[in-house]
Amino acid sequence: MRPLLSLRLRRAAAGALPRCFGKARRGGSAWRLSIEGNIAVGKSTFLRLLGKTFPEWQMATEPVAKWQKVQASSTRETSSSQNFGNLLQMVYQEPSRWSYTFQTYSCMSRLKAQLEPLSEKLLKTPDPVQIFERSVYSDRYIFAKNLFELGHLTEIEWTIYQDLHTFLLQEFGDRTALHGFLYLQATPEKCLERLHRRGRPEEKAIQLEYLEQLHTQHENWLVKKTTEVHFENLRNAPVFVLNVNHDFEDDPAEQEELMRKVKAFIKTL
Ligand SMILES: Nc1ncnc2c1ncn2[C@@H]1O[C@H](COP(=O)(O)OP(=O)(O)OP(=O)(O)O)[C@@H](O)[C@H]1O
Ligand SMILES: Nc1nc(=O)c2ncn([C@H]3C[C@H](O)[C@@H](CO)O3)c2[nH]1
Repeated sequence: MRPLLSLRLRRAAAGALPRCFGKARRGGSAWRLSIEGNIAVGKSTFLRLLGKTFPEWQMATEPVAKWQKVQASSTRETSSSQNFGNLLQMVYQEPSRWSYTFQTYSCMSRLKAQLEPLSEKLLKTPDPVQIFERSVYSDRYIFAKNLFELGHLTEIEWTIYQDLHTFLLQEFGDRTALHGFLYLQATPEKCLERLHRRGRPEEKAIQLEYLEQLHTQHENWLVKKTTEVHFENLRNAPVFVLNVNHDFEDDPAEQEELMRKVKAFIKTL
């Protein structure tokens, strides 16, 4: 994959200064960011708030429903009505059996989302921004890595997954590149509290320990930068950390402040 720097330089060559947010539309591209964070930290909630505040932006939610009801992709000849099962439930119930299957499927669904073309509406906006809920990068550097370290992915599965991941991302080049990350950070205890409040049936057995492990993976990748990453653009991508321990759902002033911070971050890209 070409480094993000070259994307910036190409923008600059096309007349848009890299730090100038207002000129991102040149070349038909948008600023592309991913929201990262632990399970139930509030990514979907945050994404909805961004959607309300910036209705012109394009949002891509995590395709959880697809994982809960796996179907064959429809072709002209077949319709995709057959349900092959709830892969999210399967991976939580029998992680050693289903982790490899889950990670290849989640990675593919995230890749598809990151390759979606810009909508007509977004193309008409002066400051186009695309936000993804998690990314092909968290698939590998948070979840798959953690499952390998827990022993749920074998050496051979982890090797094949990484090989496939690197190959796909190199093949698609800049099309999967992101300009930055919004890291929603909260304590694992707060995430567990929100997870219980949400009550997704598949997550019933999740223990604090699992959220602590995922928290450490996020910190190592996005804050301490000790996780070994394999893409130049990723190494250089800016990370904006937002502390969301505070319950902002009923606090308009806090919401406004968070939205202002996101907009300001994008202006620095
Ligand atoms: N800042 C917040 N204050 C209070 N409650 C919140 C906050 N953010 C999210 N919640 C609540 O926490 C629960 C989980 O939030 P949400 O579904 O947005 O998490 P998520 O990060 O998208 O989860 P997942 O990792 O499973 O995709 C929901 O019930 C939501 O209403
Ligand atoms: N094993 C595994 N690998 C992933 O890449 C991954 N991405 C998300 N999830 C789980 C977290 C929430 O329960 C639920 C919704 O985020 O799906 C994952 N689980």
